[in-house]
Amino acid sequence: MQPYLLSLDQGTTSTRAIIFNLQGQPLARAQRELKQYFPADGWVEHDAEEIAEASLAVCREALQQSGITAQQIAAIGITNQRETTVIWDRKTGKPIHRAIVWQDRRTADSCLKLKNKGHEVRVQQKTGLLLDPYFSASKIAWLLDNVAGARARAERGELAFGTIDSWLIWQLTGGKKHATDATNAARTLIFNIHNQQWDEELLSLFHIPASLLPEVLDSASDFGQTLTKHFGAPIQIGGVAGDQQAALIGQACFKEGMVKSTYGTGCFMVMNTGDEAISSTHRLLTTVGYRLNGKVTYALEGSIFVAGAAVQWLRDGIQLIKQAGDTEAIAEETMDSRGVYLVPAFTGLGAPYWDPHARGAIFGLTRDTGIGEIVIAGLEAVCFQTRDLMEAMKKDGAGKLQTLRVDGGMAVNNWLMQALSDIVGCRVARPTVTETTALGAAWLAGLYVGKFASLDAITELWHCQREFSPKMALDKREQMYTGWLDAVQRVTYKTV
Ligand SMILES: Nc1ncnc2c1ncn2[C@@H]1O[C@H](COP(=O)(O)OP(=O)(O)O)[C@@H](O)[C@H]1O
Ligand SMILES: O=P(O)(O)OC[C@H](O)CO
Repeated sequence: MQPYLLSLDQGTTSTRAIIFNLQGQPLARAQRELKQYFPADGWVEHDAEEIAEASLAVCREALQQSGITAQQIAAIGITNQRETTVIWDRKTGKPIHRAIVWQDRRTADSCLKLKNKGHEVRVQQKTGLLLDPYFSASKIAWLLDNVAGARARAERGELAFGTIDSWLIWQLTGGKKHATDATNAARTLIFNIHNQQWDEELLSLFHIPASLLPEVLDSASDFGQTLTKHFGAPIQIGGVAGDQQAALIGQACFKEGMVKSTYGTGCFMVMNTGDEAISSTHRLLTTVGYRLNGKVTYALEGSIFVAGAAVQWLRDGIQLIKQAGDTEAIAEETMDSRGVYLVPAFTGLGAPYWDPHARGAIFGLTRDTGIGEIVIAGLEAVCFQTRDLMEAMKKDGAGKLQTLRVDGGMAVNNWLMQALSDIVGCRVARPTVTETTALGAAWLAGLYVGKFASLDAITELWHCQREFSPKMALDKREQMYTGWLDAVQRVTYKTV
């Protein structure tokens, strides 16, 4: 009897393992913070070996804590921060450099050059993405060009590339499997999301040798078995998905038009668009929601780089609050931002503006502005940015959004969830399990080993913990949003 699923969630700031039962209830959880390296302005790196060690450690800890043995785990699901790029030596398994993180902007100029040469349309047609340093391709090229000898070693087939999922699969299986899933491949900028193949034209555009690439599998598939030495017995790796797609699955958004939004460090809003890869004309991303039994379900995604990170800045940067959770009581007491707007463009603006040069600002300060108004402005920025994404989705042909399923660290904040419902103008539903990313990976693993007959069986297991409905008067909502658009206009270096 194997009644449990182990989920490994390797995120930008931490690595966690959660053991779920087959009803989707979390039974044990272990977590480790991840060291962030900022070697130059706009550069962000992680130590891939630290990631591998922490991943093993949290899995072991969760097993120990719960008293559950490896033999009782039906399968492991892996979900990960996406786009982050690792290149390692196939013989030694050692990375040739620290991992370049998705937030890293070092390749902004090389992307701009390609854009100026008119390549973006073709890249977007094939990948659903934009020519932005966010994605893996320009990071791979940077590593090959800047690590001594790397390009020659890559040409000789000695190196392997992977996003964090591939890196972990390689480590867990002792190098037996070099694979990724279609959701992660879809974020590299060298994967054609229509024919589901690595794309030769794009590989040559970015000067990337095909020998580096992992095999692309369905999201519920045979990703190999963990080595016995890791957990005392081998465990099947059966599910893999990028974290935002895993959250889509964990939120059971299996029908066309269903939308989830995850509020962690950044915010990622993802809509299931079914069989159709909707090509956005409003600078959203078209991506793979999941691929099961060879069938692709597409999604439309809006990525915002700063959501909870703005709260971290209020806490650590300007020290207005002691803990992230304090924002709820402060906002309840203050009630209104009184015309103050905080645009958290600390690393530029993501969707739908895509302006790497924009920088943050606070507007509307008066003599009676206090900490409360600035805290509210920080929380409301998350709501306004969600509205930006929703407006873009609407323009791209999505119907009126009825319900937004929310998760992530910020979703526990009741004041924020009500403000979100008010500003976006739709219902906001928070599930009983807000660790939906980890849950989604567990569902995929369970699907692969036959613990669930279909996605319908998983849908039955999603439960709403609390729903928020819009209460704000329409004219106030629109007036506030107009103020936000004006504030964004003022920080935007170059609007598209
Ligand atoms: N009660 C809260 N109110 C507002 N923001 C919060 C609250 N609790 C946590 N956060 C923010 O949520 C983020 C953590 O969420 P999490 O989902 O763990 O992020 P990630 O997976 O990106 O590391 C942090 O940026 C933190 O500032
Ligand atoms: O690790 P998170 O939760 O901040 O998510 C990172 C995203 O996958 C980046 O695209």
